[in-house]
Amino acid sequence: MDVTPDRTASRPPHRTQSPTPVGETDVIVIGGGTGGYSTALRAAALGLDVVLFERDLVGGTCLHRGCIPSKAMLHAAELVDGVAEARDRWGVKATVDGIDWAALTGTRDDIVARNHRGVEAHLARAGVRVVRASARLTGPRTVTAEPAGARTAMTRGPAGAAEDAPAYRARRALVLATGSRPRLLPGLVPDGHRIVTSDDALFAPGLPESVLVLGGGAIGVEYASLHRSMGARVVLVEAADRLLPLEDADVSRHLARALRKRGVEVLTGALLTGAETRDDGVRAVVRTARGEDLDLGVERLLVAVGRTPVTDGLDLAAAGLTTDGRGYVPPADWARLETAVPGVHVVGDLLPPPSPGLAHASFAEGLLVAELLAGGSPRPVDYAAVPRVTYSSPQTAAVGLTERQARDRGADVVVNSMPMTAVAKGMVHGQGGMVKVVAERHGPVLGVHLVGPNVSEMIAEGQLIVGWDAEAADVAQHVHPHPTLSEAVGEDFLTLGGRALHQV
Ligand SMILES: Cc1cc2nc3c(=O)[nH]c(=O)nc-3n(C[C@H](O)[C@H](O)[C@H](O)COP(=O)(O)OP(=O)(O)OC[C@H]3O[C@@H](n4cnc5c(N)ncnc54)[C@H](O)[C@@H]3O)c2cc1C
Ligand SMILES: NC(=O)c1ccc[n+]([C@@H]2O[C@H](COP(=O)([O-])OP(=O)(O)OC[C@H]3O[C@@H](n4cnc5c(N)ncnc54)[C@H](O)[C@@H]3O)[C@@H](O)[C@H]2O)c1
Repeated sequence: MDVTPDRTASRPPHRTQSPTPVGETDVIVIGGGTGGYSTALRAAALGLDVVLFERDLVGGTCLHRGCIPSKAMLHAAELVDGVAEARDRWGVKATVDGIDWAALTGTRDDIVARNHRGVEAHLARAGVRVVRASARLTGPRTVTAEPAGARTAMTRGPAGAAEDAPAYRARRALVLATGSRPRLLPGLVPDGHRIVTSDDALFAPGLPESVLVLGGGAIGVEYASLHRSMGARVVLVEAADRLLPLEDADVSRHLARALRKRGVEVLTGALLTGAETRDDGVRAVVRTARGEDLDLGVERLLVAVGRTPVTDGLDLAAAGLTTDGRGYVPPADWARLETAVPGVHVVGDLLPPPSPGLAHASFAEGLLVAELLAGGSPRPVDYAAVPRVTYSSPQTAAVGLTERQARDRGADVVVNSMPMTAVAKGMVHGQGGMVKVVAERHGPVLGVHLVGPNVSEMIAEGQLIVGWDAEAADVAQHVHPHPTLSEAVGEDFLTLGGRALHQV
């Protein structure tokens, strides 16, 4: 095997063992999604030699099937909605003549491809050795490339040459970052055409004229919103009694109202009791919260009922590891994201809650683990201050505790909410929305909850407020620019700080 030379002089030479050649490295990372590649990049930047196994494409779910393609298309959806607003509110004589699907998906795919090339180039520049194969554990620090069915190659970035199937031993640590895949329900088998998941919903040749979206979490809400903007009839079915059941109840209420106003049929507390695929679509039966059975004919059924961790083919047992009852690999030490097997760390969607299954959390986890492995003392990830955003129309964005969670913890809670339209810029946008702040009386702000246009960009302020344990009166000292939507946040804090301006 032609092994790429090591970068550090102190590194022992590669050894060859019969029958499998074994290379030595400081850190092995399995999985090149946002969790894995961020670990690899930071560890390499800190001088560690890193081997990264990826069996598909670096960038993982977020770049190729998740955050980026979906947000690209949601941006296009916003433009479509903007045409309607221009016509209906502003007298602009505009209409949507149609969607050039090839152009739309071409722009999306170009954004994904450019990002992908960027990640490849970063890894190459950092000197991370990428093994393009499925990894299987052979011990707590040893990994082999699975030859069967895998396109096995080892490169230093996009221009690297193919190599033999390698095996590696990590001197310092093994990092598991194998991510997640869509959770499936018994009897609802995706065929990529009539019954789909987020893996294929946006990659079919066009969007359907009607869709039943099963699951009102982030994916369900975003995809329902997207399909509706593009003109589809959308039925959104959520088993819990509200959309985004993990968010503040006021966020769910505002969101459901706004989606209904846009023509989405929102059914909460509802269950899919039957689904039959036909030539022209899917015949679905939904039992509503009132116990009625709705017989629905739709072109497509999109299953968005959560995600499940990926560990297949890894052979965790070989490293002395097991999954929890839900398939996650839990850390024994959350501050170090280290399992009960010393030197084996986990990042990203493979972690159970409170890790939230979000790309930006996986970046933070990757940085943390890399810095620990390089001998640093990074602060643990503050999961309570990780923002959560839904890029639907309207958007939702939140950080910290919901009102219910704050009260359940026995805090002496004060709450103030105000509509986004209480400020002039909110009226300009004309999309409604709200700001809600949950704080401890005479104590820190516990949660900030936003619904409305652009709130994905506005939550950064809330994350500093919650992350830094700021008090409402302190925040109220800070002047917000006028006229902006962020003024609604400023005004909410003015009220909570006892200095209400327009909210009297
Ligand atoms: C539709 C959708 C939209 C989303 N939107 C957002 C969003 O807007 N914002 C946000 O923060 N999050 C979003 N997410 C969540 C985000 O995508 C995930 O939290 C993130 O991708 C998790 O990263 P990861 O590195 O843990 O796993 P993944 O990205 O899943 O990467 C794991 C990688 O490991 C590889 N792998 C697995 N097993 C092996 C093996 N044995 N050997 C070698 N390689 C292996 C896989 O091929 C994969 O590339 C979205 C998810 C979806 C599905
Ligand atoms: N904007 C973002 O940050 C973003 C966008 C998309 C996905 N993600 C992440 O991806 C992951 C997966 O998202 P998701 O929306 O699939 O999962 P989720 O767990 O957030 O939501 C799934 C929803 O489906 C509902 N559900 C479960 N079983 C059901 C059934 N049989 N019938 C009807 N409803 C049912 C649940 O009550 C829940 O509300 C999450 O971690 C999410 O945070 C994030």
